[in-house]
Amino acid sequence: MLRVCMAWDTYRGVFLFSACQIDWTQPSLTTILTVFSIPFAEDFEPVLPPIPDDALEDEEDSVKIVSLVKTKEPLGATIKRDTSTGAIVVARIMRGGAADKSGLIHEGDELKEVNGVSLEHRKPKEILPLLARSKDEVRFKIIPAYSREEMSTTKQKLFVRALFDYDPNQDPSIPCKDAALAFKRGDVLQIVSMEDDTWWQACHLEDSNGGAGLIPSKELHERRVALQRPKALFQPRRGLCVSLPAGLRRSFRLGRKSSWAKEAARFRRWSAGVHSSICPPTYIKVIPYHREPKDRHRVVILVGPSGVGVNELKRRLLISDPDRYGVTVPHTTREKRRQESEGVDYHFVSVHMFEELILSHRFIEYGSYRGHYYGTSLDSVHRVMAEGKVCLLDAHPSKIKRVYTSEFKPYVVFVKPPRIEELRLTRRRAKFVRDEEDTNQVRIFSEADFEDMIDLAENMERQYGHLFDKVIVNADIASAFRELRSDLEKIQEARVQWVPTEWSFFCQLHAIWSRDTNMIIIINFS
Ligand SMILES: Nc1ncnc2c1ncn2[C@@H]1O[C@H](COP(=O)(O)OP(=O)(O)OP(=O)(O)O)[C@@H](O)[C@H]1O
Repeated sequence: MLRVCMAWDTYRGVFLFSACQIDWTQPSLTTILTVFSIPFAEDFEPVLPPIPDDALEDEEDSVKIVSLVKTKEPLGATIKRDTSTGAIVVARIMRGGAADKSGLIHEGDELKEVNGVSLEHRKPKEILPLLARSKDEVRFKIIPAYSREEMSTTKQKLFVRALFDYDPNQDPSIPCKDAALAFKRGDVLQIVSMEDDTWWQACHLEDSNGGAGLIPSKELHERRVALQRPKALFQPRRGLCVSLPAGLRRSFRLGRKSSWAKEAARFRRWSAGVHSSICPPTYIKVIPYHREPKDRHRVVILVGPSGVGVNELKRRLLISDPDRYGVTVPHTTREKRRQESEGVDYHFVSVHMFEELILSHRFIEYGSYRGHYYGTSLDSVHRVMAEGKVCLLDAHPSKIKRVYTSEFKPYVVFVKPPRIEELRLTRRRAKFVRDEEDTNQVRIFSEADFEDMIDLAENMERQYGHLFDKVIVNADIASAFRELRSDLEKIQEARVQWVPTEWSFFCQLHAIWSRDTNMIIIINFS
């Protein structure tokens, strides 16, 4: 059988025809290839001019002549001088720009001539006037670096959520400010090129058809963060080391403030600074989640250093819309007090039952205080969700992993203290009512509390920042609350939300061994 294949040779600007003889009778296919080329005569944009006679002589067969029609659109390429060879090479092709759309110029290509002018011994800045002088078209003589196949393998759709703010105007090492892309923490970006280890190319989600811009690669940002590693990590902390597990939140009741809770919070400060791994937040891979009206609300987890205002914000949310928001009822092994009700203030259970729940991994977090257990169970979260409410949880970030699943799809809000001057100002003049039990009780902060709060917030953000969907700075409480409420309303109403790639399997298969039937039952739920 004779087959004829046609392929476009970008290096020469010609079509290649190959005749292929296949012998089907052999167990292994043998092919005989004959290749011949025909110059392609029809008009295309960009125009491919005839190959000059001398071109192939001096540069062997690797030279390429590319002619681009000049428009108002910038070329979308940057050049640099290769320090070892002195050659002028294409440093970067901006995705979506004229050079990229032409498909004829690639990163690493060596530029030999522009409009017939040799670039030998020229500096990059001397080349710009040559480009500016050309009228209708710019003609490049190029020695290509990559084959087409190599380039196409890297073109995949990848979305990330940025976990830091980036302003190119504040970045002295950006190769070209005009070609950079500014972004804010929380923005979803489409990464269009990761070919360069230092500078990736990306575009904003709403602008994915436009041109791309340069952003620092994950590696570059991590290196930068490592270089400014804060002193706080190496400083011994004040604080009490009590026998409570890391992650135990100060109280399992809304707004409760007791001495055991304060000790637990202090312990968290210590543990968070010592035990957790360092992983500076850069980008997190995300996928779109199309929320259906029947879907349960995402759990909202508020995290922050002790005293920052997590409970105050939670309390305000509950009061503002009790039909929309709900909180979990914790378990405890202590005696019920006169004014307390079962299932409202706590689930009062025996030590035996509590330990059963621990063994069956039913707690998000638990701990003991003055000989009594306290804990927040997964079932209590399910109960709030089943009521059709947004479940508000507060937990230490180290405990988020337990609910960081497609089942709960948590939206994590980090409540951050403002600068210390503002912290002093706002906290000292505040007079907040806690709850019925603590009527008119105002928490008095010392200077050391403020410093601890800021240190702990920095550590939390550094270690767990990759889990945070939103950061709210709690300076003025009214503004912080307004921002939080409007953000939560937005995410609960949005049809498309961006969630971590690790939740991509919304349908999970759970295998349970049934003792009665001696069978494995597969349950599929989303
Ligand atoms: N922005 C603010 N301005 C002034 N006071 C505030 C502000 N935010 C919170 N507070 C007050 O600070 C105190 C601590 O707040 P809250 O109890 O909410 O902190 P928390 O983060 O829950 O800490 P903990 O876990 O230790 O209870 C409360 O008296 C609260 O009213």
